[in-house]
Amino acid sequence: MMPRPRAGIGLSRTLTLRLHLSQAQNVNVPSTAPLDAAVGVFNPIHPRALSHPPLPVRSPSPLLYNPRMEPAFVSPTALPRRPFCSPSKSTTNAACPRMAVASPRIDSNFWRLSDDEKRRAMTLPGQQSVNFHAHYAAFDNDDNSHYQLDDIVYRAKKGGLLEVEHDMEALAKYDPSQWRDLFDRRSGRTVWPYGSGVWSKKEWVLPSIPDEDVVSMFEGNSNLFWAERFGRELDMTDLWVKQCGNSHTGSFKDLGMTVLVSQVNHMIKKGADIKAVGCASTGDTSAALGAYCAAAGIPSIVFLPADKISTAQLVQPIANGSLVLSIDTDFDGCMKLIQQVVEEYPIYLANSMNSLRLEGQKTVSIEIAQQFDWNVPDWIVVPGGNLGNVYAFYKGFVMMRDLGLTSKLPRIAVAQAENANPLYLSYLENFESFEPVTAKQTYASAIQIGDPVSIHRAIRALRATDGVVEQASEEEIMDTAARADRTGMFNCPHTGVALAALEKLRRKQVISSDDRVVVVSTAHGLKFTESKVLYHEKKLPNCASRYANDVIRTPAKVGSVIDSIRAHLKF
Ligand SMILES: Cc1ncc(COP(=O)(O)O)c(C=O)c1O
Ligand SMILES: N[C@@H](CCOP(=O)(O)O)C(=O)O
Repeated sequence: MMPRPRAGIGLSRTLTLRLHLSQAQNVNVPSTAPLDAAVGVFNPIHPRALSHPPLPVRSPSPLLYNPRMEPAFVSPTALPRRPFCSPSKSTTNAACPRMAVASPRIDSNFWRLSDDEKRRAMTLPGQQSVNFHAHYAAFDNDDNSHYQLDDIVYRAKKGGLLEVEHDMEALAKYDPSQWRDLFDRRSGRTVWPYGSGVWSKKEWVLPSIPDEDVVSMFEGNSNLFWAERFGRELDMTDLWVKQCGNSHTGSFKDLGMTVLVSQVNHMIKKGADIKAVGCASTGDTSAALGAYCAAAGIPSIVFLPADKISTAQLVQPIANGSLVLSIDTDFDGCMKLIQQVVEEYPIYLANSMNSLRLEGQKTVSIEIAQQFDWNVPDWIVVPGGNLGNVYAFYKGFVMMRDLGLTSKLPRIAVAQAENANPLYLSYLENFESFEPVTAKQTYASAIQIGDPVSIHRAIRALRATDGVVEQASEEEIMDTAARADRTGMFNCPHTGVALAALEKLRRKQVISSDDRVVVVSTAHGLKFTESKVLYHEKKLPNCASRYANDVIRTPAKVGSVIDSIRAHLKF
């Protein structure tokens, strides 16, 4: 059943390039910047943003809000040890009084404060007496098992996945405005660890970890690129690209890995028997794992499908001292192997099957809302592979809404490569069935995944947000990435998948011209220069390279140089 329409760079130089360009740029706000300036950098105000008044506050539409589909952490039965306190009702609920004291005011005089005062400004009033707490609970509604975050456990009693469940009653003791102020106050600061985009939301992520156990590289706070020109090409007025690849290891994986490695660091300090942290990877999880473990001094092991990841990705864990295993299988094969290994040996699993990862990744949603002055976009378009990220995003939006910081959920569109499209195939069947596929080779190599671990998480997120799934062919992926590059981006092929899906959804009128849309760019283009170079050299098989821009080799004579310029500019 069909878904309802809802709505010549010389290649010889490539290797040298690859080795130079393996790490992407950080975009931190300068530590000395006053608060207002920090928020200004983080949340650029430009004419387009100003022309958008805040969205009207309305209660969640019954279409969007299906309690059966909510994650366990908002289910009244899922918190057996505490009376559940619905955040939306908490102002009238005597069981969870809001903390009445105003948040400490800080302004552009932040730099004048003593270190103690700065630390105090990073907390909520009376916070010491509130026990923010989280534990693991089963993802499936028919499984009541739950575990401590210090337990080494990846699956619930009945075999389904786990998720981190927060004590919403404790979080709801604070007003939405207090949370918003706190998050705004912290982002971009150097008071450890709160300046990180992830750790600025610490109470919502991993509340109990001591600050000194956190392993952070100032991840998050990534740029929200106003795609004005590309948007115009798609007849869109409000298109944005969240640049999650502008991060320490060049992908969104840093956001989850800081949480996971911090928790491992904490557990090891408390005496846990963990000899190393391991993952299966298509190249980005492994890069993040290698870097965060190296920063913490913890051994790491990465299982990589042989010859299926980019050189830049490969050299990252090598440089960071991981044990790098290149295995003659695909990602799905590596994923099976790592699950067997962590069952038997004291190696801690770092893939997104481990729900700790999603706690960091969900902060992207919070950051997006924050960058729009706490408004939620109409659509989020995200490339999907192992499918943890789409659920993480959903979880972040649900948490903000349930704690009253925002008033709606966005619709979510997952974009897949046609060559690795198991979720798309299931979507065509209204998610009534799911069959893993053998993923074929794709330029979007990091999502060459046929048996996604988080399939049920993704389906829940899509159902609850009236979401859609779209796919893109190899030529569409490369052409769209290159076309968008011409408007100032530098896209990885996975972002190309998302942009190509966006274009198709626009053509089908599923996404409207004036919808506010955020496309999630998941990795930095500099990690994927091989396919980009070949595209511009017009050497990709079955690809016309419509937006190729090859190098023009020119003799060192002014006449030749001028001829080249005239030919190019046509004068
Ligand atoms: C660059 C990039 N984009 C997108 C994805 C898809 O994310 P997820 O596996 O969470 O669906 C991955 C990894 O799978 C990735 O590395
Ligand atoms: N693209 C991923 C695939 C594994 O995803 P994970 O989020 O489950 O770790 C990678 O880079 O390895």
